Amino acid sequence: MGELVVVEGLDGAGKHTFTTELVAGLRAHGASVTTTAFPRYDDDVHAELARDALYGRMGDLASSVHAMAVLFALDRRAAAAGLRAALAAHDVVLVDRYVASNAAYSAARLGQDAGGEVVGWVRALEVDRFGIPVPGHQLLLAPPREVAAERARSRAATEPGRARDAYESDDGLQARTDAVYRELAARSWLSRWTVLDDPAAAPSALVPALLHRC
Ligand SMILES: Nc1ncnc2c1ncn2[C@@H]1O[C@H](COP(=O)(O)OP(=O)(O)OP(=O)(O)O)[C@@H](O)[C@H]1O
Ligand SMILES: Cc1cn([C@H]2C[C@H](O)[C@@H](COP(=O)(O)O)O2)c(=O)[nH]c1=O
Repeated sequence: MGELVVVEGLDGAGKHTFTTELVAGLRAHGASVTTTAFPRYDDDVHAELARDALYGRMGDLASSVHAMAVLFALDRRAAAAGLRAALAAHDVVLVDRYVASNAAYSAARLGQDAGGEVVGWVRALEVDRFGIPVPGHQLLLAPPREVAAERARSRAATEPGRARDAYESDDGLQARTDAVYRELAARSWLSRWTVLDDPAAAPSALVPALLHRC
């Protein structure tokens, strides 16, 4: 049985870049690795609707914190059987964003902390009710907020079709989400966590620790 390893962090934290390098590092050490990213915009209708909402194309849907969280959760529910099959076939299943994204962003939107009601609600919905696989290890990619924000801004300016969405352009939300993520990590929410707050941290440095567990 493989280990479900999750990469979490703010918009622009560098999760996609980090995940790609970590996959290469794990494979170079002989591990069998598969990877996926949530939201699965191209594969799941709930994720597609969430994206439309984040870009203001779904009326007042995005104004409901719980409605947005349910869409993201339904995307993971639909992916759960595939994740279980991947865990049976690989040493590591590496996922870019997972259930902690729902917990952190929902709590931040509601002005709650990691001990607040909505974090418990997300866990009850996704883990207890939908039965999604529980992460074995969560990595919080946490460069200084200004670094993540600048990356998201410059990506929006240079990559066609990558304009910042409602969450990415809300600096206050990003700041509160950063705080909730750090608290989730400190509380070992759902799994052990490793916080990576050096923006120059090399993903390959994590390989021995991750493979030790396989
Ligand atoms: N370590 C790094 N140093 C410099 N630039 C980086 C680094 N990591 C990522 N970037 C750049 O920052 C931008 C955002 O990176 P990336 O897409 O990996 O972030 P992300 O966390 O997956 O973002 P999002 O969740 O918003 O999709 C990209 O343009 C990427 O090339
Ligand atoms: C998976 C997931 C995501 N979110 C939030 C986080 C981001 O601001 C947006 C879109 O994600 P992307 O990585 O920028 O494409 O949605 C969330 O609130 N809950 C989730 O489960």
